[in-house]
Amino acid sequence: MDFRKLVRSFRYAFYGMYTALSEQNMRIHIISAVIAIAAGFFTGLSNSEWLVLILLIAIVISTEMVNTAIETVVNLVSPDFHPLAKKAKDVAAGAVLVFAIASVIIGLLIFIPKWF
Ligand SMILES: Nc1ncnc2c1ncn2[C@@H]1O[C@H](COP(=O)(O)OP(=O)(O)OP(=O)(O)O)[C@@H](O)[C@H]1O
Repeated sequence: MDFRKLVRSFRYAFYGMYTALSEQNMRIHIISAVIAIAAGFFTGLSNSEWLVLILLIAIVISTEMVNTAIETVVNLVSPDFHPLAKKAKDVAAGAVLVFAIASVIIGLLIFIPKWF
């Protein structure tokens, strides 16, 4: 196993996480995640509820990062308007939205019975 190559791969992956933070949507996801985690601490969640919450946060953030990667490649290969570029960007953004909506619903299903 090439240990130096492995370390380099991790360094690039961490740089990718740092780069993604410059996106406005990513900042919104991070702020939402911090609010959800704080609400979890104040409300008191079971182990399985924490598991679901952390999984949702990780998937939303990962999906947003894949969306950013797709947007970046589309900008590279199609800087001018093209209907296929539009389709790729809109479908990728839609994928994030689907999971974000599902996450809000699941979050409310976890928190609302504890609050009321
Ligand atoms: N090259 C293109 N060809 C066709 N439509 C495009 C193209 N680039 C962007 N669009 C359309 O404009 C919308 C906004 O794209 P834009 O890249 O400005 O913002 P975005 O996709 O929200 O990314 P960012 O987070 O960088 O603002 C896209 O969702 C898509 O509908």
